[in-house]
Amino acid sequence: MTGNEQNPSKWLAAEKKYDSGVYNKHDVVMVRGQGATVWDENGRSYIDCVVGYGVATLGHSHPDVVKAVQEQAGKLMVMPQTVPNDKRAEFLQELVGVLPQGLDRVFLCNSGTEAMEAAKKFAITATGRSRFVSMKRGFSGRSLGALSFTWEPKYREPFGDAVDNKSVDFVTYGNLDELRAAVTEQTAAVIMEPVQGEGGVRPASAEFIQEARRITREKGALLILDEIQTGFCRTGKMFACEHFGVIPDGMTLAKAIAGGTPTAAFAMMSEVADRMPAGGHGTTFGGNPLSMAAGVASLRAMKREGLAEQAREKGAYMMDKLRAIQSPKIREVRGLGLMIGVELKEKSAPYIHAMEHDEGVLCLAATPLVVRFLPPAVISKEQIDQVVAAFERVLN
Ligand SMILES: Cc1[nH+]cc(COP(=O)(O)O)c(CN[C@@H](CCC(=O)O)C(=O)O)c1O
Repeated sequence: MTGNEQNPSKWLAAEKKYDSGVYNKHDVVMVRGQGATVWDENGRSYIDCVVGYGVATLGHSHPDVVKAVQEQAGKLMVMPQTVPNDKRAEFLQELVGVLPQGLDRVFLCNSGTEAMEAAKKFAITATGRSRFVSMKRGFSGRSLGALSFTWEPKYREPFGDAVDNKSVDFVTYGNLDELRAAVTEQTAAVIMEPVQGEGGVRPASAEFIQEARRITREKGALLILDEIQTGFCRTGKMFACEHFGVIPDGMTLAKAIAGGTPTAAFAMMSEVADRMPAGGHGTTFGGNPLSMAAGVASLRAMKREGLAEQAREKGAYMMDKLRAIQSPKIREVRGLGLMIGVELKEKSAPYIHAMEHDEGVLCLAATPLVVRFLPPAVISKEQIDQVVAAFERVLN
C-alpha cells in the first residue's frame, strides 16, 4: 500500500481540500524524482512510466537542466518577449536547429493547449479561412479553442456552444476517403497527431500522413502536426514526422520541449508567420528566461545523449517484452519508440491502480481499455524488465 492509513498525509489532505476538484487524485504524495525513479513522502520508490504525461523524457531532474535553472534563477527569470533576451535567443537557435527544414519561425508559450490556440489563429490569418479538419480520437487540449479540435464528447459537451464545433470536420484517423472529402478550398488547416496519444496510442500510417500533406497542398490548406506528445525523442526520432518523411506547415510542441518547465511553442513556416498582424497574439510568460535556460540545457542533453536512438532501441525492446507476455487479457501491444500502448480486452483502470499500489510502477490510461507507458528515454533495460514483470503479475 502507498498511503499511510495510521498517519494520513497532511499534504494529501491539504491538496484534496483546496484543489478545484477536476482531478481524480491518487492517494500518494510524490516528493522527489531522479531519472526514471520517483519517491513518495514515505520514501517508497516507483518506476515512473508517466513522467508527467510524457514531459520528462530526459528523466526527472536531469543534472544539466537543474544546473541551468539554478544559474538562470540567480541571473534573470522574467523578461517579456517584447524585449529580446540572450537565453531566449539561444533556445530559439537550438530549437530551429533540430526542427524540420523550413519551420524556422516560432511562437513561444506555456502549454500544449496554448500552442494549439496559437496554431488556430495563425492558420486563420495565413489562409483567410476558418474551417478545420481534425481527427476522431484526437486530443488537442482543453481550452475552448483547442477543445474544438478534441474529439472525445465528454471533454466538449459540458461547455455547449462555447466550443466551436461547427467549423471543424472530424474524420476517421487513417481513412483516406474521409480525409479527401473533408479538405476543401474552405479549409484553413488539417490538425493531426502523428501518433494519437490520449486517444489510445495509435500510430498513423505513412500513407495517411503523406496524403494529408498532398491534399492540403492541393487545396491551399495548412498541415499542422500536433507533436506535443510525440515530439522531442519520444517516438525514436526528434520529431515523429521524420518517421513519415513529411514536413508540415506548422507544428505544435510542448511536454518534453524544455526539461520539465512549463514551455510550449507553435513552430511554423515563414509564410504562415508573416500573415499574422503585428500584435495579433501574445503571452506574458511565454519565452521566459528561466524556461529558456532549461530548454537549452535539455535540447543539448538530448543530442549529446542520443536520446532519440535510446527511445527507438528501448521502445523496441519494451514492446517485444510486452508482446512476449502470454495473457488472454491483452488484445494488442502498439506504439512507436517509447510511446507504448497495451490494449486490453477489459477496463485498464484496475491494472493501472495495481501497478502503482502493489508493484511500484506508474503508468496511465489512454481510453478505458489501453494502458499507456511513457517511460523516460533514460530508463534502464533492468527497469524495463521490472516494469514488464510487474505488468505480467498484475494481469495474472
Ligand atoms: C497531443 C496532445 N495535444 C495537446 C495536449 C494538451 O497539452 P497541455 O495543454 O500541455 O496539457 C496534449 C496533452 N495530453 C495529455 C492530456 C492532459 C489532459 O487530460 O488534459 C495526455 O496525453 O494525457 C496532447 O497529448
